[in-house]
Amino acid sequence: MDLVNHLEGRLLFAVPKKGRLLSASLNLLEGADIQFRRENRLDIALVKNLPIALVFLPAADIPTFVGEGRVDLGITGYDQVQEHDAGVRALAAAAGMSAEEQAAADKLQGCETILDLGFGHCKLQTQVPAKGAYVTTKDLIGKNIGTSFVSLAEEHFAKLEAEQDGVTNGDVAGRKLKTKIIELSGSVEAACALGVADGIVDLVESGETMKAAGLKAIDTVVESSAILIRSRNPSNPDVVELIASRIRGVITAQKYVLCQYNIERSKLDRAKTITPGKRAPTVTSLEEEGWVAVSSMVEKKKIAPVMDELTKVGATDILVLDIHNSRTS
Ligand SMILES: Nc1ncnc2c1ncn2[C@@H]1O[C@H](COP(=O)(O)OP(=O)(O)OP(=O)(O)O)[C@@H](O)[C@H]1O
Ligand SMILES: O=P(O)(O)OC[C@H]1O[C@H](OP(=O)(O)OP(=O)(O)O)[C@H](O)[C@@H]1O
Repeated sequence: MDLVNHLEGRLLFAVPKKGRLLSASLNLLEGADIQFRRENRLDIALVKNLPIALVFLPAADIPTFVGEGRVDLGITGYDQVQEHDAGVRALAAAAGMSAEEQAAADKLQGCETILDLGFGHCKLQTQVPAKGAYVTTKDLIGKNIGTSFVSLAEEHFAKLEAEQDGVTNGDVAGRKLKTKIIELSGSVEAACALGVADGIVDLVESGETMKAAGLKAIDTVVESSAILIRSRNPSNPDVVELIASRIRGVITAQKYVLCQYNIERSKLDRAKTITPGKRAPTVTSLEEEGWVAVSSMVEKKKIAPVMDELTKVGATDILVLDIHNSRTS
């Protein structure tokens, strides 16, 4: 089937085609009951049960497609959106636009963040050889910096150079850089050891890659996680809202558990402070006089100390249940 000619009337939703965000993104789609079959090597898949087509793209390109309104919705990293926006600012500055004109142009295009997806956490950091002489990022001014995030690195060093030169007007986008930013498309961590760069600007999560390459972080440019973004004028805002609400429900379900317990009514007030719930706990009377059953959503990562506290105040029969899906406000 020629999929490109079957897109009419469908909302386009961009999903990372590979890399660190792929598997968690696919899990989210499954949780949101977005059903599709991706043909081998095809980057477009029609959704069977909704008027949507999925478009599989590199995470780095998704802010461009969504920002230009070619695609309505997308999953990508916050770092990629920042890099795209920094690139747009640099182009605008090169074309002679002032910061105010740029801000006005940004309101007409660009993408909006709908929600943080809670995975893909990492930091874009300036890194230097652990045993070298560089201590702060300013020590790298005028040196060679290897990175895949060229626009963010240029902006970061432009700000540092402006600070060093005592420039205070804040409009740094058009400044000529003393620092040389070298674009690398992967394995950026090898650049220092191979003599290509004096420092790098690259992503760090566990720090294993950085450590293995004999590097240390001296500065953070951006903190990132995966986000759901939308274009400013989506083709079908109702479907965008439907998808956002389903994905929000899946994320909430992943983040919370349902905690149920029995407690004497006289001890309820203390227990409620331990499990206040998202809005309020549900309290039901038990058949046994003076006792109530309580049900409350608790953040998964806090459940063990919450159970300890509940036991201390006299709760019994404490049960913790997984939430399969949710719609909460
Ligand atoms: N180590 C990491 N831990 C968590 N999230 C990461 C990590 N590395 C990258 N990311 C996130 O995933 C996004 C995509 O990075 P990834 O390296 O998977 O890209 P890719 O599309 O495979 O591109 P490339 O071919 O350049 O590696 C990043 O922009 C960032 O938001
Ligand atoms: O701090 P860590 O947990 O070690 O993760 C950081 C590494 O992860 C990313 O690369 P990835 O492995 O996705 O491959 P890439 O070099 O092709 O981008 C990033 O570019 C770092 O190299």
